[in-house]
Amino acid sequence: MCFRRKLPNVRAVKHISYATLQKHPLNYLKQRFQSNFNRLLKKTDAPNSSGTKITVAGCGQVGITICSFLLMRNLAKQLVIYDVRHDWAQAEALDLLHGSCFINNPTITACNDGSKTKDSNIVIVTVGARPSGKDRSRLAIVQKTADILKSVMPLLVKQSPNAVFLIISNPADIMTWYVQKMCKLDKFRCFTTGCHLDSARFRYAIAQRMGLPSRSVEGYVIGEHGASAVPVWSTVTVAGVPLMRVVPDIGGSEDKENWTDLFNKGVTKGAAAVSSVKGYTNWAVALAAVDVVSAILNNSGRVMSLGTDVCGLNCIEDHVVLSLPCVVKSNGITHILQLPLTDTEQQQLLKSANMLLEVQCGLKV
Ligand SMILES: NC(=O)C1=CN([C@@H]2O[C@H](COP(=O)(O)OP(=O)(O)OC[C@H]3O[C@@H](n4cnc5c(N)ncnc54)[C@H](O)[C@@H]3O)[C@@H](O)[C@H]2O)C=CC1
Ligand SMILES: CC(=O)C(=O)O
Repeated sequence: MCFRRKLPNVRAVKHISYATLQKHPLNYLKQRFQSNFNRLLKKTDAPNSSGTKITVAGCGQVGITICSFLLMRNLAKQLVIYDVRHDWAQAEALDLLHGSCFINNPTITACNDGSKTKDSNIVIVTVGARPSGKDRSRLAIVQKTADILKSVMPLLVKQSPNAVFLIISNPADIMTWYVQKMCKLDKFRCFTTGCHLDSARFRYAIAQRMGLPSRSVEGYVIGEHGASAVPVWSTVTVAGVPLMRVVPDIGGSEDKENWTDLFNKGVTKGAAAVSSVKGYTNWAVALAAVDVVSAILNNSGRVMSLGTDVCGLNCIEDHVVLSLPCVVKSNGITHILQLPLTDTEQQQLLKSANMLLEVQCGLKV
């Protein structure tokens, strides 16, 4: 093999004897490469821009799906996975890192003590219990998730006091109220994806009935992310045409096409249709969460149905968290829209608020 003979200037290389080189030509290449590389990489005084740092707390099904979408959409330059199961979080981080060459060279780390989450721009919270049982009620796990958040949130807030906090853990509205209160976080930078997901399911259900893609349908669901969510039929447009012009009594008692049934099956029972088989839902919520992150990072001003404290809006007089259309920019929510609701919609919203208030009052904090 003529490999050794091809080596240039062999004797000029210090630190390596000719004998060693003859034995290990790869050592030569390594030394040579490193010195050339160091010569090429001259450190400059330019500030080192580390890019957006996002912490995902909880690396169960929802958390890890969010991580993968964040990376695929190139939204996080630094991603920290926080979970009480340290080995698991580390293994998930390593699995993602193994695919680094297919994404944009992010830094991905894992921890179980919050240290690595320091100075995150956005913290996405998915730690908690899952709804189970026949009705898969989100409200049934309220105390369990609150107890977990009590041990986790102060630490995360202390590490990243200026972050935007996006709460996913269920029941998401009450957990957001609890975190806002416990950690004294501003309602504009601590909120939940809330009915952004319900609105997506709503658009999908309507689009399916019409034989159109979801993106041809606009419309909001407001109120609780759960059983008392309110479809705002007056906001629904299909290809720009208000659905109410075509079906004037849509969602009402005279609605012969039974759109309320479509809402119940597709939205309020939408999650259960998936989780009664899989045991959980993960894809749609992760897409919704990452859509919110993208709206924040792009300072987009997009309007999304997100959950935050709505005291003083739409006749709600108590501090409850529920979803209304919100304008999203880089610091979080900048405006909350008061929708002109029909009497039925307004009553349904107040019912949703009262129900959440009742559960909030029963929470042992
Ligand atoms: N808001 C929404 O639209 C949706 C909310 N969810 C909720 O998201 C949450 C997560 O769901 P999954 O990922 O399916 O659950 P999961 O059980 O797969 O994951 C939960 C993770 O939290 C971690 N965890 C538990 N206690 C912890 C602690 N003290 N400190 C740090 N980590 C801890 C667990 O180790 C686990 O990795 C649930 O509350 C679920 O109901 C799920 C789907 C939609
Ligand atoms: C579990 C849940 O909250 C959802 O998929 O909507």
